[in-house]
Amino acid sequence: MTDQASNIYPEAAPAERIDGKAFATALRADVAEGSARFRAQAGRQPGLAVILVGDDPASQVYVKTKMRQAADAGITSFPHLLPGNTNQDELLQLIALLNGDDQVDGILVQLPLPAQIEEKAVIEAIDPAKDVDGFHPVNVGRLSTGQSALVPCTPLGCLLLLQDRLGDLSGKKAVVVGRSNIVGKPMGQLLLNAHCTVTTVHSRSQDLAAECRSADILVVAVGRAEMIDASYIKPGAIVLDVGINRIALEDGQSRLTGDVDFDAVSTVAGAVTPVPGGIGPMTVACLLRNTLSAAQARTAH
Ligand SMILES: Nc1nc2c(c(=O)[nH]1)N[C@@H](CN(C=O)c1ccc(C(=O)N[C@@H](CCC(=O)O)C(=O)O)cc1)CN2
Repeated sequence: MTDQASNIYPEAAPAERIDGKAFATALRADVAEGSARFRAQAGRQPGLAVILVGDDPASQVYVKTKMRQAADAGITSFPHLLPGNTNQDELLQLIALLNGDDQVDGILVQLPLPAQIEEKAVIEAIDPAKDVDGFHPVNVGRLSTGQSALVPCTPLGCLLLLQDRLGDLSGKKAVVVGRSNIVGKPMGQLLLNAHCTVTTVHSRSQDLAAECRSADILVVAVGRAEMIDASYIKPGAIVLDVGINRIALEDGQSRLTGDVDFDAVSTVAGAVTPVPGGIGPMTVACLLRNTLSAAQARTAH
């Protein structure tokens, strides 16, 4: 961050910190109520199969959190913790079994997968009705044609936070920074479906800062620590930071930070999500929400 960037609107009030953690806690409580109603009707809890291949430390933490919060929300987890040398056929066989298991409403395969397994083949093997990550091409297609779909959890969490603050998003200018299949593309689609005017920018876009400065809503998912400073922000904009970057400190410790320079951006924006405590907790809460939705949809048929 440059001095110029941090002082471009010196008189502005600091931005509100959007508490994604608190919102996620409330959302999980809603899911727990829905799960209790589902259990009363279906005679069983919603079920979530959780597959982790290998021992990536961050993935282990995320999977543990998902299973703990699932239990708290009245969702039964079926863990499948597989060794790092699992091959693709073994994983596909497991998914075929889970597709046919009536106790399983949702199948989550934690990403990234080890190099010997092709992510696309795995995602496409999941029954779209159990695809609680919303990554299967059937769900991607349904989202992009405005049909009901299981929607990727991180962008869904962003949308819920935006609708909570703004209500109707119609006509808002939204800029999404990043074009990944997991966040950037579905985020753009969700905002378009909510009647925003949407621009997606990425590493080859020209004058990224100027594009971002046109945004009432800025969603950043680029994976570059604190790349977005105050010079990218329209005064009063709502900024959602999807990045999770671990930065090594001189004392050998590390700290988590987002793709947004929170302090600098807070001098210009109207509201900003922090990292940690912003979008990350919403991702897990939305996974549970999707699992309940999948369970309800499967029993309705
Ligand atoms: N199958 C999937 N794999 C991955 C997804 C996904 O949505 N589906 N997203 C990410 C990882 N992820 C969930 O899986 C995830 C990332 C971060 C958080 C979170 O709550 N982060 C905390 C900070 C955690 C920390 O201290 O390290 C926060 O932001 O407050 C939750 C879930 C990739 N893989």
